[in-house]
Amino acid sequence: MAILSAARYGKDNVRVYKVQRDEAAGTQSVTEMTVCCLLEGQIASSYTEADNSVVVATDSIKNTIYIKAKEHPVNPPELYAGILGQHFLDTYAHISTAHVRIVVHRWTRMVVDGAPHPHSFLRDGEETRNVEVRVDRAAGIDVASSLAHLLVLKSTGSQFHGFVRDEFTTLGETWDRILSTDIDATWKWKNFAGLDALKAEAATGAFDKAWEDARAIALKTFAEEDSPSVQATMYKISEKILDAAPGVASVSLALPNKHYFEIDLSWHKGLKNTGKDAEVYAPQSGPNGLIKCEVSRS
Ligand SMILES: O=c1[nH]c(=O)c2[nH]c(=O)[nH]c2[nH]1
Repeated sequence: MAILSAARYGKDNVRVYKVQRDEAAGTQSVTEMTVCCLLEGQIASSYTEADNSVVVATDSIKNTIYIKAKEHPVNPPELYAGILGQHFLDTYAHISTAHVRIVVHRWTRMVVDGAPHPHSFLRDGEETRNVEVRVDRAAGIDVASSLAHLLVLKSTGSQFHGFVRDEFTTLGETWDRILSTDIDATWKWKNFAGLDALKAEAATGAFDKAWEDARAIALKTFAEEDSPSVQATMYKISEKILDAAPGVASVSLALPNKHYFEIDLSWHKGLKNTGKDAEVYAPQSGPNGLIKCEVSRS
């Protein structure tokens, strides 16, 4: 005997672009995002009995993503995701939960001859701003905001020593190393009772501020701290993000340690390229350390 123990479905990779025209100022602003929207509810019979009467077609879910983007602001993405998710609960009595994930891609306004250009933008990196929103009839709205793919490197100001040394250890201790990582930071908001509570939070500007603060804190702490380890630095970053955002319940970070290995070139005319003389390094694609943490309010 088999049972359907979990099911959700919807549309993934829906690419959406929206322009906002400020006629008075003569400027335009753009948002490009990739949306995934999955539904849960009384849909079991569509799997077990081929009963399509409970299926809102994924094509209609895609259409709804476009229509809600036209009817409502798409910024902040937390609000748009909440509005979209709530729509499915309000419209279909048998749908109990909507999961909306949005990845916002960077289009940064160009500066031309020292002035912000009114309608031209550039993709300045693969960093994204993301949200994962769960809208549920019983449990209200849960929001996890994040930033990802923020690639950083510092050429000094990082150490790693005092770690376990045993018969498995070859890594030397270092008081000066390169540190590079791809910052992936998530901040989970305290639960919202419903869409009105989410709208009220959005109206304070808290979602945009938390994203700006998280990004600035991560960069400043990474740059300024003489890092004893990835673990210690990421805890500091998480603590500071939590302090900056009162509506946030917990912060998680996932940091790959992107290694740069010294190269011994002494075999060539006695070239000195290790320790204090190291200048040419070999960046590694893998294996890499992967260090994660979640920091919550005590
Ligand atoms: O900051 C670090 N943390 C580790 O746990 C670790 N392990 C390792 O080999 N290098 C590093 N660096």
